[in-house]
Amino acid sequence: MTVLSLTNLSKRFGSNHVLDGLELHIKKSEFVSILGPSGSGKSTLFHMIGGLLTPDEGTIALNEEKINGITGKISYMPQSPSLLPWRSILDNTLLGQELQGKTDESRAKEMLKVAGLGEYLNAYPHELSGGMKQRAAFIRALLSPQELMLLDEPFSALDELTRSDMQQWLLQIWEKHKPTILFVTHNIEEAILLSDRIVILSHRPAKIKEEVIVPFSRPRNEQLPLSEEFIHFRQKLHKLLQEENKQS
Ligand SMILES: Nc1ncnc2c1ncn2[C@@H]1O[C@H](COP(=O)(O)OP(=O)(O)OP(=O)(O)O)[C@@H](O)[C@H]1O
Repeated sequence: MTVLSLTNLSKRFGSNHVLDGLELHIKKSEFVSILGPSGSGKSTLFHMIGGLLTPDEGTIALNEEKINGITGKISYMPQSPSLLPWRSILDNTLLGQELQGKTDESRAKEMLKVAGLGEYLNAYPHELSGGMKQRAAFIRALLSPQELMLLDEPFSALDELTRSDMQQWLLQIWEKHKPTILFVTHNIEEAILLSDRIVILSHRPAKIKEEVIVPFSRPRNEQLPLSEEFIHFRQKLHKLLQEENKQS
């Protein structure tokens, strides 16, 4: 079943033609990553799916309902965890549900415990490390009732080891709950490790240059990037991206 359909999407900012006839369809429980040169329009695309920007042309449909310019339909997790400093960790994770009028505190507590945050339910964001804050923000997104999650470089501000821990954590969470995820990253290895499918954007005005199915079975673990097949696949994607970077 297709959850998100982007059909013939185009966007300009004045004379800056950012997206040109972009076409992408995402199925339920699919994990799709977007890789693209800097400035190719990845955040613009997310802002359009989230309804903060409207496309000049084309349609954004969620479960076949057109949502161009409509906010509140998807759950969005930005680069920084954006937790509210005056709310406890538990109350932060309930925020997405509160906005929709119905909270499930026991489920939130359970998920926070599984995420290693059981002792921090009543703590405030400043008491947590970067990785812990990201986990709390991710749980908030996961608990929100929206079916589609957009994750915009959620691990880019984390150090290498925390990032690796978070990737493993996200893999486990995804295996368990199978949310539909659209993920933006600059990190090829991360995209391969996490995704079912990777979409490579061209330089501006961006369209989809290539879509590749990730050929590695699940569950995946931190050993996978060390395999020869993984390294070959990474090199192939690296080459595709390099071609676009040269032109941008
Ligand atoms: N609100 C806006 N008004 C005018 N121009 C914008 C706006 N938002 C983005 N742009 C322009 O659109 C282009 C794409 O920007 P965007 O941030 O979407 O790219 P990106 O692929 O997310 O970049 P990066 O990989 O560096 O995060 C850039 O040229 C940017 O300057």
